[in-house]
Amino acid sequence: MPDNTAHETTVGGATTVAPDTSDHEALSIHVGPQGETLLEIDHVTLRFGGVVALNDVDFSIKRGEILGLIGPNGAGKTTCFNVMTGVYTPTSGEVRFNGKVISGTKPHKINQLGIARTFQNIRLFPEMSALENVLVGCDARHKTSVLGALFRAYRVRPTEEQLPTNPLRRGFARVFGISRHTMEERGGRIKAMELLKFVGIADRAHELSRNLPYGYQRRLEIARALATEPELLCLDEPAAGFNPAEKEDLMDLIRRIRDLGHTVLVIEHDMKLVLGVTDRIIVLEFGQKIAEGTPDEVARNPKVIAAYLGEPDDAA
Ligand SMILES: Nc1ncnc2c1ncn2[C@@H]1O[C@H](COP(=O)(O)OP(=O)(O)OP(=O)(O)O)[C@@H](O)[C@H]1O
Repeated sequence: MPDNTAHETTVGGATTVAPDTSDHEALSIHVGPQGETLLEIDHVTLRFGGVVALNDVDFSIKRGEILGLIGPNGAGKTTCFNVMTGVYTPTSGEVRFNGKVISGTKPHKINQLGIARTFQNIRLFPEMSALENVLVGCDARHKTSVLGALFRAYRVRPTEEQLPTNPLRRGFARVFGISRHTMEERGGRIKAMELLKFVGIADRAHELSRNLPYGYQRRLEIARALATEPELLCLDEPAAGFNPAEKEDLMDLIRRIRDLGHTVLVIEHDMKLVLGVTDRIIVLEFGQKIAEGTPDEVARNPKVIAAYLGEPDDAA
């Protein structure tokens, strides 16, 4: 289970005890009205030469929901993620996010607009600590430019709590303020630590990510994606390789992510997890949408049953 106990950690060079904020209020994001359309996949087709990976796929995601995207191997689920996150441009059709066309936009721009993802195969920075991996995500939200960071040009007035403890520095900061870059860095470290606590891996914040157990690495990927404060978080097979207890924890984590204000899209093969955690499910087969509905509706849909189990002999 996530570890919400207080941890001794190093923040900004000084050893402090991170507060036990189990409600994680500070991580909540502020978004528009729940239930409004957030993302639209509008009649998207994507061809790779002769292969039609997506064939006129059409669905939308509403703000605040947990949507499942399922289908047999090769159905087009990951390709769908890749179209939404700017890796591929659709052959026809378009993707809209918050009403704005994003198909054809570069992945980092789409991330800035508010979509983040994790990958089927974990992609962390192996030689960085867990905390540093999350800091990379936090940096994506910083406003200071490289020149601004180098020359510490833009200064902000700190609150009493933000003032340094050293009396000399304290006096200086009172008069001249603190550079925005420094403030962003400090804020980033606090937020990164909070995110590690939120996903339950803060006890190994300072270990190299390559040395972390598999389950920790998976959750670290989620923390790093959350650090970019995405309105939409896309999880590609987050439960791959998990045991039943870890899957239960993951379901709990996905619900808590939604409770922070994020909308969640999850690709997952584990039907128990998908049926247990999602509000709605889209089913793809051979690049086409074959069903859409609540978990109950989808589980009873004959087309879905056939896609997963194969047509019974007497149905022909
Ligand atoms: N870059 C590519 N070039 C050519 N074909 C591709 C490419 N990417 C995906 N495909 C093909 O598109 C189809 C859909 O693949 P995709 O990976 O999206 O399926 P999936 O539903 O995510 O499958 P899985 O559950 O096995 O991950 C497959 O036939 C795949 O071989």
